[in-house]
Amino acid sequence: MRPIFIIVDSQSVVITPQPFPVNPGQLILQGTALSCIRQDRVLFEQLNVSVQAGELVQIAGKNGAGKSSLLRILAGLAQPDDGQLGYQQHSLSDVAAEYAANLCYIGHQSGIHEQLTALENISFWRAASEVDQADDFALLAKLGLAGLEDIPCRMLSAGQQRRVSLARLWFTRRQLWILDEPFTALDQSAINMLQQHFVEHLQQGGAIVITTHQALSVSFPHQTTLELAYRW
Ligand SMILES: Nc1ncnc2c1ncn2[C@@H]1O[C@H](COP(=O)(O)OP(=O)(O)OP(=O)(O)O)[C@@H](O)[C@H]1O
Repeated sequence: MRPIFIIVDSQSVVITPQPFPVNPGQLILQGTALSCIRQDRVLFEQLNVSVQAGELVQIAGKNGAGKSSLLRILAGLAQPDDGQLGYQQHSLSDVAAEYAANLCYIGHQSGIHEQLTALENISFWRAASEVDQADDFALLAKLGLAGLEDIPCRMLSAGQQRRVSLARLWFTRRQLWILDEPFTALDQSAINMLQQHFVEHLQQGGAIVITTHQALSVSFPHQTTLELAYRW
């Protein structure tokens, strides 16, 4: 089992992920014979999923096929009705804390606090991610939010809020990113920038699982598509 480092302060216990890179092609996450039933409908069964270092896995399928449900299971936020999950060759339940410390999950919801400014949201995530201070103004400018750093996020447009939400991907050290519809509300330039950032993360040994209804405009070196059929 990989070691973890525990930092204790007066308020909290934080498990810091061991920095990667790891070996390209190393198996990170594996789902075997997964089933998911919602409202008496079998969304999927006997489903196998694997994610390797350097790989982008796209979960595709029609509305309601079960993509978000699968992502929540892979993120450890929901239990499969059947099947097993493994993280780096261990049962996920045995290494749940380590897995959570190495995972960045961004769901449908932006996850931002709308009463806080973009700068305050980023500051919060930095504290939770145990990363050093950096130039948050520069990051927000890179994300097209220059001049909007100090207003409450509820006053930003949907696409601008999404950009704030995704800012954490520029400073997280977590290896596995699970992203549900990350391109929603983004304009083409932001989509291109995000996809370029995906490439950099994958080149460093990261791994990404995404759902998107949009075609990916970048050709990723190691890309897999898993199509979920809509089942009645
Ligand atoms: N917690 C839940 N309780 C009951 N039903 C649920 C729950 N979560 C999802 N469902 C149902 O499961 C089905 C699949 O939902 P899911 O969000 O996984 O689909 P999706 O493929 O991500 O769809 P979309 O492309 O529209 O985002 C839907 O019919 C939904 O109503």
